Amino acid sequence: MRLKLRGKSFGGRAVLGPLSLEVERGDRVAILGPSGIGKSTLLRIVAGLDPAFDGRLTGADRLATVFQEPTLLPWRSARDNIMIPTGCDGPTASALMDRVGLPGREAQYPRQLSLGQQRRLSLARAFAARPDVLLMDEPFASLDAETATRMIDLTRDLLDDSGAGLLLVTHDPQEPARLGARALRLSGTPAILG
Ligand SMILES: Nc1ncnc2c1ncn2[C@@H]1O[C@H](COP(=O)(O)OP(=O)(O)OP(=O)(O)O)[C@@H](O)[C@H]1O
Repeated sequence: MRLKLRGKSFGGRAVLGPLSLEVERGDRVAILGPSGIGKSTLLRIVAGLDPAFDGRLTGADRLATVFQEPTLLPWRSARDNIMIPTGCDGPTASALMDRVGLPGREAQYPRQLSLGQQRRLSLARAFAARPDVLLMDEPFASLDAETATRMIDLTRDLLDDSGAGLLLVTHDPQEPARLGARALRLSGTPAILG
């Protein structure tokens, strides 16, 4: 995916300034910056969730997004939460659930899983979509240190195995190195990448 942004405003207030961003399979890029600078806004533009920007987004890549909230379907089993949005088959869903440390939990509902388990289920769902580029918005925030470390290691391993690219937004300056990602920083008003 390739973004050439001239600017992004909300109600006449310029949030993002001119910037270019390119992430292909195998690339890992992390966007750092303080709260409110525009990280999520940038990710939402890349994800195609906010078409109201001045600029151009190109690339026919397959994208998958992991948000801080696991965004699971509450009335569907864990396995259905992987299979329905991605169209993958049952054995693939089960293999990914094993991989993220949820073996044998296929029939359980999201409410029966802890927050850390729900996050791992949403990670399994993202990789079931076989993305060229994985988009992640603060996916390791508000987890205890041990759970966050496990999920970071798991994400790195799944990226290694799949060859997917990564675009991560985070305010944690340690996460890029732990994921082998190049760090870029959003700063200024409107914010640009440095
Ligand atoms: N839908 C919206 N309507 C109006 N303003 C918005 C909207 N979404 C975001 N903003 C504003 O744009 C700015 C950037 O917000 P954004 O959520 O992208 O920041 P962020 O860097 O991701 O912050 P955080 O780290 O706290 O999540 C903020 O000033 C926010 O209030």
